Amino acid sequence: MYTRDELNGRPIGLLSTSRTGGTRKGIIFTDSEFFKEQRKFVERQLKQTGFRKEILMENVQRGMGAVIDTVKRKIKDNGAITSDSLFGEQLLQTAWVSMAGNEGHLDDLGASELLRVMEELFRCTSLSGTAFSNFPFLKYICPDYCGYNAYVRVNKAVMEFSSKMIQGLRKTHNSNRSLIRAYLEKMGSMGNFNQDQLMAICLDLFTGSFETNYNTLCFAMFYIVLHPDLQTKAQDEIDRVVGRERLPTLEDKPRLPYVEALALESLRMFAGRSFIVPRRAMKDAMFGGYFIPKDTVLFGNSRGTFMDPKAGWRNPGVFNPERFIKDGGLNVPDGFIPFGIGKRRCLGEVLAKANIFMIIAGLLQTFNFRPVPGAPPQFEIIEGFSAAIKPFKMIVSLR
Ligand code: HEM
Repeated sequence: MYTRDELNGRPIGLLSTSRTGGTRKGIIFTDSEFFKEQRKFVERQLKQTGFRKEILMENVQRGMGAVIDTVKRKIKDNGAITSDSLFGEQLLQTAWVSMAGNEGHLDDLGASELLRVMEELFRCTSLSGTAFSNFPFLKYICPDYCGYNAYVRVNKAVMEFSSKMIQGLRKTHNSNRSLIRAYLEKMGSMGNFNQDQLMAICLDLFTGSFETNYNTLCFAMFYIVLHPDLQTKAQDEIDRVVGRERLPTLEDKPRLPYVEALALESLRMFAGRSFIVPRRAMKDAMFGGYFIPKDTVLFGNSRGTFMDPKAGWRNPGVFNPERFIKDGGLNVPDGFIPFGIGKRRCLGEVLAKANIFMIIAGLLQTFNFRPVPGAPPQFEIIEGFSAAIKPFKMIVSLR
């Protein structure tokens, strides 16, 4: 399904239109020629600027350092911290630097304002549809109760925030290249490149990057807390390869296969419980022997892809990084596609993988994590934009 051009569309409906002023804008929820043009531009610019190796490395390295500092600050009282307050601002910060370059740091106030809005956005969204998108008449009868008003308001708030930040960039001269600067230059020369579309792209990149990364990291912490043996194994690898005198870097990644396997297994656990962004048939098509009429909405079966023994996952409910290890090295099965495949593959895969690996490696190098005695974390999923683990408490100490 993922590689078929005729199944490459995105659903048209309130979920995709009401977030951006009544028409579909941005990348995640658009399709056809408009989508192709915008995605191509954004992808190329990110590759040349925010996702360029040295910029990406510095960006995620700084993010990892800030997460470590946050944890150090929080454990000062009695070492018990909750899982839901550790990564948010840093993930937004790294997303923004990817878009705006090194000139684009959010100040503390800006980051916490954006975090509050993003958390609200994800509470009122679901990729499988919301009450108001599945039953659009509800927006007229009970716009508050069905979540419509909140959805419109928070998406607007993220775009207004982006607009404010971009106004700030426009006032200063900077010769550094970035996606935002390249887009501003392009605006005016071509019809589809305009201010509203730029805001929608920022919304998409914040949306695409925040909750997915956040939830994957919370899945990782959950299993790290519950499995001291896996934690020690990853820490031993970090001590052997990196030592304790300096923080890990992205360049260490090839020599830390177990830490990476632990990150991938966390991604599998997260992806297996989440919805993949829905698709729309762009024309009548046959798929798996079924006739799919034009405009049918299609959902990828993520549970089947990541959690089913028939897809090659033995004991899929068990957290086991070893499934990604073969002969001491990393071994990623072809069917492991948490970022999708094909032309709609995740636009932020490079950043996501770097963030997740670096934060896990930095935290394991610096701290020990264990359950609160008598109150281990309970596995409970909260549905939102993607699947989240219910926040839990853990005891954290410096190594
Ligand atoms: C753990 C982290 C992440 C996961 C698991 C993830 C997963 C995905 C998946 C499965 C898709 C849909 C692919 C499809 O329809 O076939 C997607 C799309 C997308 N992602 Fe991510 N993503 C992550 C992080 C990010 C980050 C960091 C960014 C941005 C910096 C991002 C931006 C996007 C965008 C813009 C799309 C839409 C692409 C399109 O429609 O063509 N994602 N992501």
